Amino acid sequence: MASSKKKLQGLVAATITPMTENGEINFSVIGRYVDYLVEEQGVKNIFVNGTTGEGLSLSISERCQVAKEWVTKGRNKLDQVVIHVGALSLKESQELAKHAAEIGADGIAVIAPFFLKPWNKDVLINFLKEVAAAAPTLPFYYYHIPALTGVKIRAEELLDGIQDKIPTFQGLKFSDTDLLDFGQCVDQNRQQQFAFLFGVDEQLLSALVMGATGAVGSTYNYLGKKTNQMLEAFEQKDFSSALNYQFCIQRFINFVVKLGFGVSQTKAIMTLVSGIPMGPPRLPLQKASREFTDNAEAKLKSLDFLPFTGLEDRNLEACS
Ligand SMILES: CC(=O)N[C@@H]([C@@H](O)[C@H](O)[C@H](O)CO)[C@@H](O)CC(=O)C(=O)O
Repeated sequence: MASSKKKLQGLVAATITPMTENGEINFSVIGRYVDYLVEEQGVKNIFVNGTTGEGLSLSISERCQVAKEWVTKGRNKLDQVVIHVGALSLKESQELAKHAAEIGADGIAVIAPFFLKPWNKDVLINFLKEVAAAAPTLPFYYYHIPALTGVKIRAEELLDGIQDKIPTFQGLKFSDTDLLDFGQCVDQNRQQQFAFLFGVDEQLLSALVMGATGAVGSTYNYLGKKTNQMLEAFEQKDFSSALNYQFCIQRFINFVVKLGFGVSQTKAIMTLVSGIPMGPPRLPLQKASREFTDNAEAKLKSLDFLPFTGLEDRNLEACS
């Protein structure tokens, strides 16, 4: 059985994997990165080797080393470290799950295999069950991200009776905009104490209304503080302030989405905001352009997400 750890809730940063200019993993900045998340962003949970972390572009050995480094540097600083162990090969996924347990991670998450795909719920459950069984002491999360995996099995369907098949099942990371599916996951599992972690940062407030217990996302690396203010306002039932915070976050995300936004751009923004070099992404991704970085920087300043340096930057649309 999974250990009776505290439920995963609040913000979870989907960590970036820092790299050097020649494409190797830059382990040397991970300690600083942990401190930045905790001290500057108020984020104490992380999700390692996921989409943002380019987990599927790393070798198995690299994934193990990255996971170990985060667990080691996060000890006594972070609340929970969840490792994404999804892979196309069941054997590799099991190896990663086992490794996560050995290094003392707090949970594992798995996406649906996306090349030879499970064609129905039972097949997907069978795959997840075999991975979960490789780490029987760790809480298990299903990572639903249909736009990237192409596996469109509804999460609501998957969750029906899941704990009978996967006793360590502890929650769902839902990276999709289908709030009907998300709402039904919450509604139909009220007794289960699952963690319902939403993964579309620009829509988090809607998901909170729908019953999300937390959120995993890329923007919590650098907008964690602002998003925590939204969570607090929501908690206090100050919905007008919560909406202001969400709109403010949306203004930034909307701006970068129009320029073209993904993992490469997340790396560039995090470098700008934190001052910690995240480096380029690994192929097939391309480094964010200079033009993107300049535009993102100006927008961050105008919203007061970055201190402004000159009068020309003076913020006109800052969110309080
Ligand atoms: C497709 C994608 O990368 N989605 C992000 C979001 O945080 C996303 O960057 C954000 O909502 C902005 O669109 C996360 O759901 C991904 C994530 O949690 C991960 O890195 O595993």
